[in-house]
Amino acid sequence: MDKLRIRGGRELQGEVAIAGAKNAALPELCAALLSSDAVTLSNVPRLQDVTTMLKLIRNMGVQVAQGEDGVVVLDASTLNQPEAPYELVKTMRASVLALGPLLARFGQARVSLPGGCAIGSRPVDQHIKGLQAMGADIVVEHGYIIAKLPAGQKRLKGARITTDMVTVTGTENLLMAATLAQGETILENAAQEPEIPDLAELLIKMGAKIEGHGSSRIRIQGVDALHGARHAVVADRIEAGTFLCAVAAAGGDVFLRHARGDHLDAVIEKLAAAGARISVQEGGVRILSQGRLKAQSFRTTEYPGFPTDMQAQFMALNCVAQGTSTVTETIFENRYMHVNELLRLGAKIQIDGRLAMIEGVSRLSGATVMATDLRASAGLVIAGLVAEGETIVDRIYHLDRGYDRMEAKLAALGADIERVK
Ligand SMILES: CC(=O)N[C@H]1[C@@H](OP(=O)(O)OP(=O)(O)OC[C@H]2O[C@@H](n3ccc(=O)[nH]c3=O)[C@H](O)[C@@H]2O)O[C@H](CO)[C@@H](O)[C@@H]1O
Ligand SMILES: C=C(OP(=O)(O)O)C(=O)O
Repeated sequence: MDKLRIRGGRELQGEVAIAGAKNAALPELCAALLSSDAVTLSNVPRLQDVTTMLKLIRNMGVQVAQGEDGVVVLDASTLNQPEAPYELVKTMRASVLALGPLLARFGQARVSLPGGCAIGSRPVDQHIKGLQAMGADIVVEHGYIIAKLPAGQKRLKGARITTDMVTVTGTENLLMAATLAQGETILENAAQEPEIPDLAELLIKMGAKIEGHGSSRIRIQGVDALHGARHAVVADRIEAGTFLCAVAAAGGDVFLRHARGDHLDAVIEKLAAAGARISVQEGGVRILSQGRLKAQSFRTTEYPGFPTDMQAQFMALNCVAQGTSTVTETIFENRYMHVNELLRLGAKIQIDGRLAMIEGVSRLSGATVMATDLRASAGLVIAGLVAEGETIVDRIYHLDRGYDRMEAKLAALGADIERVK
């Protein structure tokens, strides 16, 4: 099993290219299921989750051509098996994004329930409730969501849907389903994460009629069919935020090419308050960080608030910053799995339910730590970059799920980091 070996204490200097967003690429690959014409995506990141999603889509009978350059062409005219089996879904929750498109185009779908994961129970009841409001008959049997249209009904029906909470993949599933429904769908309490307008832009290029994407109310007029399109996946704001936190903690001067500063306001505001100098420029974001920064308290909330996917990385920074801080995780009930590992490196953190209290220390000391989920792994890598001596981050298959060669990018910036078997 691969591990990362990091020898801490080096500043980061230079330029890093930010890849396409995992959380935009995954729904956009599923959007290709809505059409019998070819959909071409560029800037698709090289990640394990993308590989898993392509395996899932190929398994449905879709023809997929993947280039070395991040271009993926999907031809779903040959799709003959509208289902997502457990073996493929269990390693990636985003597989549930196949449900809406399959049901909308074929009138039936069989998708395994994703199950819980390290960060929380993560039910998909809102996806199911929304599709039921659009007229689908859905039962959950033997671990599968089995959805179909009532006899004689050819299409989903537009509906007004208000989800009980803001859900990112829930909004995406319902948005994709609504593009082919009969009549108008209004999604109230919709998620506003930048990946949603990016998905909507692809769907519009495919012929969908959508308004209000990027706001909490999305209005969709269903059309009879969608056609092929080309689309470039938006830059990954979480990968960019991770590199910003790494530079803030380790010190240095780095330009993040392609990073979208306008998608990172909440994180940039906190980093600036901590003492990092950040400038949002044409084509990217530059960060300059010198000396020990000041710890910052924050609370994770839906976009445009502070992203839960940046919580572990910013917590790692707070561990070595000056002063005490509090972190409140409001999105997932169990997203502090990195805390025990950070303690092994000498961090001072106390957890009380959803609240973490962090007392900044002047030094961490390297040790072997275990990654438990994707962003927890990224937080541990950042801690390793500043810890004295050697840190081994074990189980980095979690990291590979969502980062495009993170260790190679950090090494190119001057970090002493390598992948070992
Ligand atoms: C592939 C992808 O884009 N993943 C992102 C997506 O996950 P994901 O879309 O799974 O997260 P949601 O926005 O749906 O979850 C938000 C909260 O709502 C709850 N909930 C959600 C749906 C539902 O039917 N019932 C329910 O109770 C969840 O358990 C969680 O507590 O948004 C999260 C929140 O920004 C990010 O951390 C993930 O990186
Ligand atoms: C939690 C995440 O991803 P997923 O929803 O795919 O598990 C993440 O990207 O941090």
